[in-house]
Amino acid sequence: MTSEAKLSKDDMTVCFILGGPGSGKGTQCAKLVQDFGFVHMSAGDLLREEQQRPGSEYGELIQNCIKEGKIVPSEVTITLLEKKIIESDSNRFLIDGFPRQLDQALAFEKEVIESTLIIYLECSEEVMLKRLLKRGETSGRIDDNKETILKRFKTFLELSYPVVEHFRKSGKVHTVPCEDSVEEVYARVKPIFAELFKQK
Ligand SMILES: Nc1ncnc2c1ncn2[C@@H]1O[C@H](COP(=O)(O)OP(=O)(O)O)[C@@H](O)[C@H]1O
Ligand SMILES: O=c1ccn([C@@H]2O[C@H](COP(=O)(O)OP(=O)(O)O)[C@@H](O)[C@H]2O)c(=O)[nH]1
Ligand SMILES: [Mg+2]
Repeated sequence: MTSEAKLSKDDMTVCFILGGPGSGKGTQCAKLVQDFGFVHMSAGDLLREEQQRPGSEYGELIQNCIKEGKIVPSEVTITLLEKKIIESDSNRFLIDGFPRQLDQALAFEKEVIESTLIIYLECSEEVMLKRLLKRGETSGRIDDNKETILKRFKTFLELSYPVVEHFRKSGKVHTVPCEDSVEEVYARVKPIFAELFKQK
């Protein structure tokens, strides 16, 4: 079978870091960057950047989706991620908070590149809510308020969690409980990467 993906898993490694809002995706990615030299791409950060870019045709659409805890149409996010990957000199990428919906997962793997490893950070809504409300005290994010957080939880359960379920069959998913301290969670995440990738 020939693959239509533009990039090959043989030349490049893409890991998806998944988990509900506030599960600690960004925090764990920052630690992996230090130890393993991955390039970290937060889909949410890329969308916020695009939303603020003067002249962006998607600014309003992105802002509305983020405010309502909805998922931005796949083409927008996939285009931003693909551009970053192609522009980068690196061949190791952590994609944080994407794919958030099954069609995005299928499209990205078919058209851009297949993922090598998937981390799912498992966390209760109670803990995520606490973390996000605390983050909201300083983040300035329009979605770190209780009303939007509850909408994000609903979106995660209905649309994003099925992505994790889908990939489970492939054997690529490592589920990591993440309600303990940052260091304790990283002590679970690091060995998964150490087995597959050389440290810096
Ligand atoms: N293991 C942890 N214990 C306590 N707080 C955490 C932990 N991991 C992350 N945080 C904090 O919780 C908030 C959400 O973490 P973040 O990495 O931004 O999550 P995500 O990217 O999944 O939304 C941040 O304020 C972060 O500092
Ligand atoms: O692939 C993505 C990633 C993010 N988002 C939007 O951006 C918001 C914030 O995402 P981010 O990953 O930054 O939030 P986190 O999970 O880290 O709290 C989400 O609620 C969505 O509205 C999206 O539409 N598609
Ligand atoms: Mg994040």
